[in-house]
Amino acid sequence: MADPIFSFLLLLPLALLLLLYFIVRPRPTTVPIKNRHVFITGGSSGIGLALAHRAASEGAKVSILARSFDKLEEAKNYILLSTGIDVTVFAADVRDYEAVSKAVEVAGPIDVLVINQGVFVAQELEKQGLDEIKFMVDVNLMGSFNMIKAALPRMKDRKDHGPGSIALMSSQVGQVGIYGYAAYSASKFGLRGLAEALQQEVIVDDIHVSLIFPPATDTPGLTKETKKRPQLTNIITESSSAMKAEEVAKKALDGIKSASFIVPCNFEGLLLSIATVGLSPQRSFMMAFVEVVAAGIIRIVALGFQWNWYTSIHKWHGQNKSS
Ligand SMILES: NC(=O)C1=CN([C@@H]2O[C@H](COP(=O)(O)OP(=O)(O)OC[C@H]3O[C@@H](n4cnc5c(N)ncnc54)[C@H](OP(=O)(O)O)[C@@H]3O)[C@@H](O)[C@H]2O)C=CC1
Ligand SMILES: CCCCCCCCCCCCCCCC(=O)[C@@H](N)CO
Repeated sequence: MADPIFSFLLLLPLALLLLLYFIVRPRPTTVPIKNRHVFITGGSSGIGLALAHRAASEGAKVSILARSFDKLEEAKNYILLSTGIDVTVFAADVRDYEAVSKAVEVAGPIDVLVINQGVFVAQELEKQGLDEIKFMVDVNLMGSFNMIKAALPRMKDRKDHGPGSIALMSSQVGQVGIYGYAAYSASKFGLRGLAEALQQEVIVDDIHVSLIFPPATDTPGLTKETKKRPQLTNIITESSSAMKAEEVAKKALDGIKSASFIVPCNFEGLLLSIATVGLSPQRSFMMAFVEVVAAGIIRIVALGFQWNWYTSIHKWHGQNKSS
């Protein structure tokens, strides 16, 4: 019965699992939330607001930062009414380094920094003005640098305070470029390079970086964006339905607490994350196993998506010859 081929086929995955168990880095860890200071940018609306609400409900001390003081007050009252917990608000623009430095100084040492602010306007690059392109890169990418530069020194100084986290809100279009998102996508892909490099720099400070990749999510920001979108952006993205901000917030917070580097938010997002994993760190040997085993087949699925998208583009241009 000891068929050598059978034993080999059984031993191969076991040997792979064992190998991955020993080599995955950084090592798995957890980031507690309860009684800790969670600072969320863009925390007055949409995903950021849902995150603030959830973190407060889980016993964190929460600070939120955004530009509009009125929206911050509204968010503060909403969280107070529904949880009885008071969050601290900071009115500042992430593009203004002096302003965010001051806010971070007043807020006190941060345990979990969630950089979630973001702006998005979908448009063909040829039609999008440089002002709009710069706006997205400045808020989404440069704003994230400003926040990290302002908060990191004090985060590193927190002695004996346990593991910290820096989480960045990317997007599925920070994993794959999609028609209409040249500028936005570039700003979100930029976060990935930032995150991969930063994780190597702060691992010895017990700070753990998470990159969150939500699909389209029902938020005030999305409602505004969908009013003005290229038709092809709609056609290409219509197959994936929008998640609720609360669902994304739960996935994001779970990802942060488990110190996951890549944090997908739904099943399609999981496939996309495996397809685009590249050289990102992976703490879970089980997920590493899935990545290795699924790589080939998921590439075929990805090529199927591209086939579908390019077919739609050519078909649309065929029907709209004048444009
Ligand atoms: N909704 C979606 O479909 C998806 C969103 N995302 C990302 O998730 C994040 C949140 O998006 P969402 O909840 O939809 O956005 P919303 O537009 O609903 O909220 C954006 C938040 O960011 C704040 N903000 C915007 N610009 C600045 C700035 N310059 N300085 C400080 N705060 C700022 C806003 O407040 P104020 O205007 O007062 O400054 C608000 O609190 C973004 O990074 C977005 O790119 C990713 C994938 C999908
Ligand atoms: C194996 C391969 C699986 C591939 C699945 C690909 C699905 C891609 C759909 C992309 C949808 C874009 C949502 C984010 C938009 C966003 O960030 C908002 N801010 C703007 O709407």
